[in-house]
Amino acid sequence: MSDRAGFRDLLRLTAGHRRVLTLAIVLTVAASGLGMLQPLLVRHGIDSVGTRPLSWWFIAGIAGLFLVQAAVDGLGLFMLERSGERVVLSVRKRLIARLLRLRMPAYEDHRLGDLISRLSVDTTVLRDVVSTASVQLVAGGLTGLGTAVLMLLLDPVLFGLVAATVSVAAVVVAALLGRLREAGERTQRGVGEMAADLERALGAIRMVRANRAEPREERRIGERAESAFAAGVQAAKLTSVMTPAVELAIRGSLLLVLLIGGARVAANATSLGELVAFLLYATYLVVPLISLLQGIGLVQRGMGALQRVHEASLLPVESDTVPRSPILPVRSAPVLEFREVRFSYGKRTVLDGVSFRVEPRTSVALVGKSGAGKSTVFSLAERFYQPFSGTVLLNGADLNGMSLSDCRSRLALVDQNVPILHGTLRENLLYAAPDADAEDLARVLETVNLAGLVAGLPDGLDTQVGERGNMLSGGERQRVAIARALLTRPDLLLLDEPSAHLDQINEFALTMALERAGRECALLIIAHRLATVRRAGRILVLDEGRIAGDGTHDELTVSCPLYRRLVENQLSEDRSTGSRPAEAASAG
Ligand SMILES: Nc1ncnc2c1ncn2[C@@H]1O[C@H](COP(=O)(O)OP(=O)(O)OP(=O)(O)O)[C@@H](O)[C@H]1O
Repeated sequence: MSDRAGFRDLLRLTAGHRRVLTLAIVLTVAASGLGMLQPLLVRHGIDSVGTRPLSWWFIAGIAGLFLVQAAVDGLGLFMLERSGERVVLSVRKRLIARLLRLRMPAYEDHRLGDLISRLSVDTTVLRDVVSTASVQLVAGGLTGLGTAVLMLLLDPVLFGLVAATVSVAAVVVAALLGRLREAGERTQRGVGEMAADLERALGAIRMVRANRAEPREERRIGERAESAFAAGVQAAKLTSVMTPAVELAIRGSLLLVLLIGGARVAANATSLGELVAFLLYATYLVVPLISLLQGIGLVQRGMGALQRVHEASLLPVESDTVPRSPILPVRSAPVLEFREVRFSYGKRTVLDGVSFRVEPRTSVALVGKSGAGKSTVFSLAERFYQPFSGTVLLNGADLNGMSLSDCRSRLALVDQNVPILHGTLRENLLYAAPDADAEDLARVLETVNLAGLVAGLPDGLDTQVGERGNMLSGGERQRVAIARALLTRPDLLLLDEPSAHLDQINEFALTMALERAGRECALLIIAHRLATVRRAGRILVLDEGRIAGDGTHDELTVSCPLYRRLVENQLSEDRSTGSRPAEAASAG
């Protein structure tokens, strides 16, 4: 992105806030203008002191001017800060809406921590650009220009001296700006990578601890912090060359002004008051010029940050062009049907013509080797991905003809990774159906056999479950997730059964929960335990991208060699771990 395009994009950010922003800048500039009046008044005071004494009115006038300047300045700054926050708020809201609706592959291609850092860190830089750089540039520019004009009017010769020295510094600054922008971009990228690595480690903190990997993670994340630090130091080096260059130029010119101006006063070419006023203006010039410089530096950083925010806001989102008109279920149609569905992740074919049906209120188990594509079947039913060819139908209607919201409201998904959110048990249960009443809550808790557990908790449903639900056992988390799913009264519950062996109590509770859930809706279960497979009315065996077997346990044991192998393999594994084979076996 060129500097000009980057600057245009920064300006575009302020659309909708320009009136307030302009007023805020006007107030800040007016405050600087009032400040500039002060040397003129001082000159008047000094020059007139020989003829008559200073009046109280005069002193009160100067004091009043100070107060008004402070008030105007304060108001302007507040409005600027607020505008900066407003701009950032709208950028953040747009980005939040976008990040929650990206297409699934976008989450796989980008690191979550980096996306979060774009939303938090980069937008904060944008706020600084709006609230600080804008006034630094405008007020610095105008005040600098005004001061320069007054200096020129007061004494063109002395002004020429100051202008020549400052121009040398300006050349140094211009030469360093491009590198400052690059360093700014590297800092932002480094912070994003650090956040992504920290998210990776904290998201799997138990695994990190169990593998005693804290020092390794510390080193790895520390390295990211160091590269952000190195880029930050590089930016600091550039700034620390630029700022003193300007300061030096102005202070050097002050010395020259004193020397040459003093000689001109002695030769009666100018008055002492005029020299003092000129000197005051020359010292005042430091502030706007440094402001300008800082503003330019911040804009350079802002362009880097905006680039990152832009990249995130251009990521593809799920398109939901179909109107939200509910499609009436076709009576007697299967609740879910796959017709010759083909799907691949990139070049890798996972489903190669899969066809099956799940009839209403039936329980179907989906089994297959690891990597056979069982979870992919769920992802296509939920429309996380689009099939390459073939059709997925829900209640007899093509998924592509339904709105995403309509389609997902009829399904409930309980993933193997059971996402339980930080918050209370109640918040987790009501997540999909916020309006569900106490009776509904009691019903689903009873269904998943959690009513006893909740009754025993000191805070009942208002108990905090911890980050990712870590205050609950694995089996309890699974049942909370099933309860949450049932609260929406779905037509079909998609459940990825936990492959880890549950203890007997939890296993029994889960089996009961599934049996009761089966009375409310159809179930399609990726089954990992033989007990679940046997209880399902029908079993689908997925292999090599196709349905290799479809029938009951007894039928498949006879007709499907792969099913027999799957069952036998799992049974032998269970014997080696010493658990009860008939109940705890997994076919997945
Ligand atoms: N997002 C993805 N991008 C690329 N490949 C993927 C992705 N998700 C899954 N795969 C691959 O697709 C194949 C099917 O994966 P899937 O998760 O559907 O299998 P599964 O039968 O559910 O496996 P398991 O029983 O081990 O959970 C696997 O080989 C997997 O490596």
